[in-house]
Formats: sequence, C-alpha cells, structure tokens
Amino acid sequence: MASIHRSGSRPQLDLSKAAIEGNFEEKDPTILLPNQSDDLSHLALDIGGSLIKLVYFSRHEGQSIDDKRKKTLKERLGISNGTRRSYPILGGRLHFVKFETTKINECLDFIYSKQLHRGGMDSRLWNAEAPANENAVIKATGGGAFKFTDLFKERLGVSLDKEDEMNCLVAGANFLLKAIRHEAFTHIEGQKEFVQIDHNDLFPYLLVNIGSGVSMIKVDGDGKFQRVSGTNVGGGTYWGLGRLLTKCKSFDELLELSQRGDNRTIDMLVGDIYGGMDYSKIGLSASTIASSFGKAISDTKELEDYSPEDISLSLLRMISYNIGQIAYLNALRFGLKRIFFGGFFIRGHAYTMDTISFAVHFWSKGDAQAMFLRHEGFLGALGAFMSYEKHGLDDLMVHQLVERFPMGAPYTGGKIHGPPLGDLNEKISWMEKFVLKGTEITAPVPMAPPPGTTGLGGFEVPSSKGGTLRSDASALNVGVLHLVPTLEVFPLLADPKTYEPNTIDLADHNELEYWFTVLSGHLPDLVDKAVASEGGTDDAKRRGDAFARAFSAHLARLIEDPAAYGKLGLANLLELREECLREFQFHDAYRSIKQRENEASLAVLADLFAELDSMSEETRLLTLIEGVLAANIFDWGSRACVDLYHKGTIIEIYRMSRNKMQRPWRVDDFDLFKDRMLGSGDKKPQPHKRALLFVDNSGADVVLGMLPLARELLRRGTEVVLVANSLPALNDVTAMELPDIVAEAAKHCDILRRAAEAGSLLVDAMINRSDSSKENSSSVPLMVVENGCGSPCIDLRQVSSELAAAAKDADLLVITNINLRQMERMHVTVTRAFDDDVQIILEGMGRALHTNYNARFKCDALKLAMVKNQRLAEKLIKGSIYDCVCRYEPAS
Ligand SMILES: Nc1ncnc2c1ncn2[C@@H]1O[C@H](COP(=O)(O)OP(=O)(O)O)[C@@H](O)[C@H]1O
Ligand SMILES: CC(C)(COP(=O)(O)O)[C@@H](O)C(=O)NCCC(=O)O
Ligand SMILES: [Mn+2]
Repeated sequence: MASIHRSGSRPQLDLSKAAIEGNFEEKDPTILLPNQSDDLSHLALDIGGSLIKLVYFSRHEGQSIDDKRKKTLKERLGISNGTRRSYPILGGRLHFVKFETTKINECLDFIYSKQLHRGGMDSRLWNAEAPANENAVIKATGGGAFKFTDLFKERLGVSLDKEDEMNCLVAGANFLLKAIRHEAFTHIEGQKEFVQIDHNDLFPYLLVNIGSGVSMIKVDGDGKFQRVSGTNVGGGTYWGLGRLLTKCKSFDELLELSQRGDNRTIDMLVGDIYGGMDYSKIGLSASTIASSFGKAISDTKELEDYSPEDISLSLLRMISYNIGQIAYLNALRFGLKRIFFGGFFIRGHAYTMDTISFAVHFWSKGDAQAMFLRHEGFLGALGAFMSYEKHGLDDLMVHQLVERFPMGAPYTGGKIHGPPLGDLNEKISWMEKFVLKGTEITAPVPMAPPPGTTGLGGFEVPSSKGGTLRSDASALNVGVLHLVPTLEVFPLLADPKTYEPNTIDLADHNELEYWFTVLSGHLPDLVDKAVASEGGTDDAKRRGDAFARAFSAHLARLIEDPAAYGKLGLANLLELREECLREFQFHDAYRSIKQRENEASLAVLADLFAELDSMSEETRLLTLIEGVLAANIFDWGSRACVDLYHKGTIIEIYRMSRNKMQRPWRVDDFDLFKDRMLGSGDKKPQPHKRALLFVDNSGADVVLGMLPLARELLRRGTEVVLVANSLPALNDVTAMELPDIVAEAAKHCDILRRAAEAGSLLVDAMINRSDSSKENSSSVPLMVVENGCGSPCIDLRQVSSELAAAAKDADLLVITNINLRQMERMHVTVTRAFDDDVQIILEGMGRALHTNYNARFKCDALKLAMVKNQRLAEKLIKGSIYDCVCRYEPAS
C-alpha cells in the first residue's frame, strides 16, 4: 500500500513501511501516524522566556508477527483486511523534555543527537552525515519561535513554523483533559486528588498558565477561547527576584530554600499592625499577611539580615497568592467555576499548589476550584505538536494512551541538563550515578496547616519534613505517553465509565505500605531470576542491579508521593515492574521456569485426561473446576506459593491441592453453574457459542487447569478462545507460547487436536494437510488471542483489538486465572451488556476477588479463585489462605 486518504481535508500519507493492522468497521477511525516520512516532523517546541519545552514522537518497534495463524484468526474474528475498512495503524510514543532557554545549545544538541529535526525518530535509521532535509519544518510556539528562527536554520537547517502561543496552550490543555485519565487534580493542604473530568462538561474553564509571565484564558471549547487577562508577576518574577535576593544558583535551590523558611520575619502580618489581634470584623486573622515584605521597611535591617529561606518563602507566597487572587477575579468576572493552573512555575511543588488553592478557595468562598495539571508546563508544546495536520493525535481516545515511566531515561519528562542517553550502557551508568545520589530522592513534602488558624495566610510555615526538594521531581512526574491505536475498550464491559481496574485502594497508606513491602521482598528473587534468564553473565548482573535500583527508586518515589504518576493502583505498580525489567532488556525473566513447568505439566496431561474421561459428566465438571482452582496455586507472584514449590513436584502439588478442595468452598455456587452447563432434569441447555478463557500462569495453571476446561467446553460444542498476555510478565503464559503448548497437548487428545486444527493453531499440521481439511473439520475451533498487555494485571479498558473482536461473538467469558496472583492484588470489574445466556467465568484472585467480586453482570458470571494471600482472604472473604471461591451469578 503506497498511500491512503484519511479524510478529504488531510494530505496524502506515505505508508510504505507501515505495519498495517486490520480493524473493523464499527470502530471510529483511529489515528494515522505515518511512517518515517521526510515531510513529517515528529517534534514540536515551545520556547518560552525561561524554558524550552519539547514534545517529540517516537515510533513503536513493530512486534506484531503476521503469521498464518494470525491471518486465519483475523478472518475468523472478522478482522480481515480485504472485506472491511481498514486503517493503517502505527503506535508510537510521546516524550516530554525541557531545557533552560539560556541553554538553547544543549537543546539543539539534543535535537541533533536524536535526529528529531529530520522527522525520523530512530537515529539508527538515519545517517547522521546525510544532508538535512531542506524543507524540514518544525512546529514551534512561544516567543523563542520568533527569536531563535535563524539559530535553528543555521544549526539544524530547519525552519520553525510558528504557532500562536495561546492557541497552543488551549489545544494542549484540551487534549490532556480529554485524553489523559489522571491529568487534573486538586491540591489542598498537602492532599492531591485526581479529578475525573466529564468530557461533555469540560467547558467553560479558566486556564492560567504561569510561565515567566502569566496568561489567563477563558476556554469555551476546542479552539474557542479568549485571553482575558494576565499578569507580569509570574514565574520569572519569583525566580528573578529570588535569585537577586538570595544568590541562589537554580530555581530548584530557591524553591528548596522556601521549604525551610519562615515568612513572618519579613512579611508584615495583620497581627503586627493590630498589636497581635485579629481584625475579625473584616475576617482577617492575626496571622494573615497584611503586606508581603512589609517588615523589610525597617531601617535597621539590610538584606543580609534576612535569611534567604525566609525571603524565598515570602516571595513564593506573595506571587502565588497574587496569581490565585487575580485568577479568582477573572473566574468571577466570567462566572467560571473551574480554574486550571499550568506552567512550570508550579513545578509539582506542594506548597505552591496549596497556596494557590488556598487563595482561590478563600476569595471565592469555596465557589471556584483550583486544579493543576500533571503535564503542567507542556501545554504549549503539546499544542504545537497537535497543530501538525497529519498525526491525528486529536482523534486519540483515552484508552489508546498508556503512560509509562521509564527510569533509565533521565531526560524524560523534563531533565534539563546532560546529554541524551544513547544506549543501554549509558542508561545503566546513569542509574548507578542516580543511586549514588540516592539520598536525595525525597519527594516534595505535603504541608499540613497548623490547626485552628483562620483567614488568608492561615497556614503559617510549610511544615516541611526534610528541607530538601526532590532533586528533579518533575523528571519523574511525567512519563512517556505510549500511543497504541490498536487498543480498545473491552466490549463486554457493561459500564466502562465506572470501571476501575484497581480495587485495592492504595490511597490507604497501610495498603500501600503492605504492597510495597511485598514488592520489595520479591525483588532479590526476581533479580536472581532475571539475571539467570540472561545466562548470569557479568553484563546481566550489571543490568539486574540497575533494574533493582531503578525499580526501588520508583518505589521510593511512590511511597512518598503515591499520586506522582497519576492515580496509583496495584495494577500500575505491577506493570511498572515489568516495564522496568524490559527497560533493562530482561525480556522474559521466567523463561526457563516457564518451560520447565510446562514440560512437567504436559508430561502428566495424558494421565489427567484419562482420569477425567473415566468420570461421569457431573463428576468431571466438578473435577475440572477443582482443577482450575487447584492449578491456580502455581503462582510465582505469591510468596506462599513460591514456598510451596520447594516442597513437591507439580503433579503432587496439583493432586494434593485438588484433593484438599473439599466442598463447600468458602463461596460455593457450583451447583448453580452445573445446572446451567448440564441442565437439571430432562432439560438439556444449549451450549455456549464461544467462551473466552483468560489464562494466567504457565505450567500447571494453564496445562492442568485451563486446558482441560477448554477441552470440556470444546467437547460440548463451544468455541474456545484462550486469551493470554502479549508480553511476558512474571510466569504468565504468553499468546506467543500458547500454540506450542496446545500442539503438545493435542498429541494426547483428539478433541484438542481437531479444535486446534480448526482454529489454525497447528500450523505445522496445516502445512502437511490439504487446505480443505479445515473445512472438513467437524470441530468447533480453539483459538488464541493476545490481550494487549504485558503485565500480570489487565486493565479491561485497554485490550488488544484481537481480543475485542473475539469478544464480539462470545457468550461465555471464563476469566480464568488472569491471575490468581492478580486476585491477590487487583480488582477487575468486568461487567457487560450482552445476551441473556451469556456467561462470564472469572478465575483468579485479581479478576474474581479484588475487582469483580462484587461486580454485577448482565450475563451469567462464574468467578473462580483460590486466595493465596492471608491478608486478602481475611479482608475479602473472611476466610484464610488457600480458601476457594466459586461464585456463580446467573444473568439477572
Ligand atoms: N529548572 C527551572 N529553571 C528555570 N525556571 C524554572 C525551572 N523550573 C521551574 N521554573 C519556573 O518556571 C517558570 C517558567 O515556566 P514555563 O511555563 O516554562 O514558562 P516560559 O514559557 O515562560 O518559559 C520559570 O520562570 C520559573 O519560575
Ligand atoms: C508574554 C507571554 C505570553 C509569554 O509567555 P511565557 O514565555 O511567559 O510563557 C507571558 O509572559 C504573559 O502573558 N505575560 C503577562 C503579560 C500581562 O498580561 O501582563
Ligand atoms: Mn510559556
């Protein structure tokens, strides 16, 4: 395919190298992110009075394999390219970086070293010596777009295409507020709380961008806005005046000083004027600042007599209050209730935000709300990026964005100094250095107001714990935005809007501490495994070390400021760990363990099948469910289970575990489920048409637990789709690994073999047979699809298009073991609107307990789980470890 028209108004795109994925017509067209095309720049700039902000795009490395199995699968699932509309889909990543404007040369070096000005993201694909594209154009906004035009032309040979700054601020803010789930938050008295903004109820709002100066913009819609005010007292004022008065060398140093300051030595308070009394008649407490810097009128004191700490705090409060007050007045002027504050003056700094919030709340008497944005200073740059016609970013939906927080990339999210990290080795060195300075890793400290104070200035001094500002907090606040156009909301969710993958509330500090202890405890073992998986070489050890440091640093950061990366859930934490492993090129830490367990389990599978086949239908069904529960015990994510491993062979543990499963289970609706499957009396129920089985762990869990259940469903005429991870995570089986496992199992079983053939899983077998064998097959198919994620948890708002397609015809959802492990740790709320005979089976702790346990479905639902965590057992089912849950909820 050479080119495609996206819509009449958009230019033609070169898709020559695009990995084209099919999609189905019901979906809105997703995005076009064209292949390395010379005329498409992937970089946009906002060059402000103080800082240069860069937003740049990098392509995803294609991972998709388009083998025969996939093709057949696509046909079967109705996502073939031929008959349906298809969209070329390219994923990519958005990176956020900033530099000081005075260090524009560093910025130019950065752009050059990454070859961002050539429109290509991967510098390896480009010959750095090749002449730059004469016509290359980069979108840029901010005053520097004008000021530095010639410099960019000279140094990089590119032209800056100037975009209006206000336009960009608004476009950036609107994009973030619509596309990023946890973007906006309130910050009151040290408490950060994310605000879910209803897209249909976003406008109007007041946008206050606190850069060097301050712009206030009334926003009424996309591209509909008016700059209603501004103030020259802004971030530049704080930094500039502060530098003069304190001799600070950096903005952060100045901010850090403020944390140890006491402004009362320099500000004139109401009490100073009123002899220590409140001026209560007009609502001013004695502690209210009557006049910022007012005490400095004293003719007995000079600048040296004031501490830099006090000066900094006084200045910070003066400017923050002033901006808060003007913002409020403008909100009042236009009847706006919501004020979003952006710009790098805020710098994720708790006290600054608290002060602004206080001012807005105080003056508006609680009527207006101050909110802050996680990408605070990048609004303009994002807006400039959005202004490229062809990226289609504005069409992206929340579910197509995944934010990740790489650690080895210090420039990500705003590190201002230092060269870019070119390769893994540099990343590791950087980690080593980072951790040498590790004592500095302390988060901004929430400030608690002293009780009982009233009025503006009601909190006296920041009750700072440490006095050190996180050395580069913003570098870790903003992640890399992964654009994955193929992701979709799982169509079987009844109410995606209220769906929340995480049930464990990590906002509860006890909960957070518990899970952090668990994860830290796991770390040495995980590093050992990871290093062993790479041959235990010195290189692997060094990478393992770097990984451990990176992940620990993330944990340290998050324990201090759990909301640093957006709303934190267990699922995010577990995914972070996997991403961290991948970042240090541990692609599959459990590879050999998985192999060994698969082999051990496959070796006894024939026996198990024989045993099952000798049973009556009813006993068999019970044994199968017991088997799923029993096999779910093989969970490397659970400490209790890891201990068990050392005590027996797979089949021993499996049998023992199954035998121990005396009914009634802790929650036991098996009889109800059985009636739906086998009927009662003479009534023989219709089998389900298609079952989705979410598989979890490798080894016994999938082989001795899920495969036999799949086989039973197939035998009863139900199509079975095994849903597995796209990328490795812990010992989870992946979609790539499953066909081989199935092929091996099929050697022992005709049902599986025919079904696997019908589902094109047995590629080798297919090659040997004539094409007609597929049609002749009398079996319903067994298929494998990937779920789109590489984490032990799954967020059903973001699944692969393959899975979404498979779900369309499914009327039985066996969410099995997506994790026992997960059941320990997360809640997946699966709810769905579907036909009445639809059935959902949820297995695993994550899916069936933490999340879905209380979820209601419009269809039958079976939730299966063994609880492998004492704490969870007590909390959720008032039981104890290894208790089982078989909860069946027929469609209401
Ligand atoms: N590392 C930093 N260096 C300089 N200023 C910073 C830094 N971090 C935060 N700031 C604050 O952010 C302001 C710049 O914010 P920004 O939104 O980038 O504005 P501009 O577009 O004018 O550069 C500075 O005036 C200062 O108050
Ligand atoms: C001139 C500016 C738009 C430049 O943007 P900045 O570099 O500060 O982000 C801004 O500094 C500003 O709005 N200043 C306030 C001018 C006033 O309304 O008083
Ligand atoms: Mn700016």
